Amino acid sequence: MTKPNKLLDSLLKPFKSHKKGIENEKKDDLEAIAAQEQKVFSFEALASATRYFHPENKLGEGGFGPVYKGKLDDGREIAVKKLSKSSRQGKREFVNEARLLSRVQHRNVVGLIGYCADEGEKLLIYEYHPNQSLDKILFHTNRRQELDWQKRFDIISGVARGLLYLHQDSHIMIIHRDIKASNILLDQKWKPKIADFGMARLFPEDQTHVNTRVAGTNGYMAPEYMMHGQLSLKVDVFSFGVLVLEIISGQKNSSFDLQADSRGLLNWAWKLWKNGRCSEMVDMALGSFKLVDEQVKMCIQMALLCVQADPAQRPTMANVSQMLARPGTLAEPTRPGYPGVRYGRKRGDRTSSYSKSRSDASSSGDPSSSRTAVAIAATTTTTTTNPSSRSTDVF
Ligand SMILES: Nc1ncnc2c1ncn2[C@@H]1O[C@H](COP(=O)(O)OP(=O)(O)OP(=O)(O)O)[C@@H](O)[C@H]1O
Repeated sequence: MTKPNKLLDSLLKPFKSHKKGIENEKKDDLEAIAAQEQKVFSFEALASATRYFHPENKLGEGGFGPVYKGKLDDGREIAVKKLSKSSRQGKREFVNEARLLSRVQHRNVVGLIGYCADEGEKLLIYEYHPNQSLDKILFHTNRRQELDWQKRFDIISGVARGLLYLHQDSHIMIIHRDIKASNILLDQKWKPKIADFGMARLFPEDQTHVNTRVAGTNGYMAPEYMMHGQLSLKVDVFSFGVLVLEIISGQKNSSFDLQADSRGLLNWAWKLWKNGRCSEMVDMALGSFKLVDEQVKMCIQMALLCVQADPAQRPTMANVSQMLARPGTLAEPTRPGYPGVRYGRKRGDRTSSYSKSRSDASSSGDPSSSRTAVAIAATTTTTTTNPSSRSTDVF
């Protein structure tokens, strides 16, 4: 086992020349993380668990580097994320992921088993989820049939619950910032787990939004965030709306080309919904399954509300959870937002019909909540990305 102090030192190395206050806070966090000694693994233990990072054990590769399947001596199956030396996401995100994941626990959030910062290597160890990530099934012609409507609906509901927890129910308020199909893992019972917290942010509770450097994935980023770096909980709500439309249609927003003139999946979905042709949106792979028409329609309408151009018109995740649990009459969505879109708001119309009519404070940062408020240092550099790449960010 690696000594906690050694782990801490090597995790903190990339930060040493940066802002002191933030560093101390990070250090405290990491000390707390490292204090849970059972979470610290030696490189040798992980090498042996993954058959020395055998190519056959490789599950895939993301922005951090390769991910390997492994088995610990106690029989637990694990996924090991190995920070590659040339990682485009970098060490900060690695530590960010370790910090945040070690502070949250929910059945719809991936569990972090431990980490390793040994022999110059940095690795994160997660619970292994045999169905891997949603994108591998949803966008795979030969596999999407495995997802019947009930499974898709359960995945939508599970992700909503996980996000509600991050936004409102955990003791810290977290914006994930990168909700997308490849960051939703599926366990053996197809229960979804939100993963990849490298870009997540703790959110100051007394603010509606902060301005920050943009980091996310094209096709999922809310327009106000992508264009102006305005980060709020509603940024996750927008990405969730995109994800729901993808789950229903089996179409990937970033490469949507069904109709060249339709300005993407969101606009296509909105046009079909407006013209009462929702059924045309549903993934053909669902053809042979029994559909619950009203439920599908409700999910499309809810998703369209989530992707409204004006963040104030989007529901909160608490609203979304209510819609999923007890569907009633939903508001009428207007044309969805996309980068470059302008939205008008009537005088005095600062809040959505949801936050006016229902008791949910999370759209405004829930200042009355007793959870820990943690300030973040925001930077203002803006970058955009190609469909698969992302930019890194600094706390
Ligand atoms: N806990 C896990 N259980 C099973 N498979 C996993 C687990 N974590 C990651 N994977 C698989 O490993 C692959 C790489 O995951 P990773 O999170 O590093 O990247 P990504 O989300 O695909 O891309 P990016 O980092 O650019 O967002 C994914 O395809 C995923 O299916």
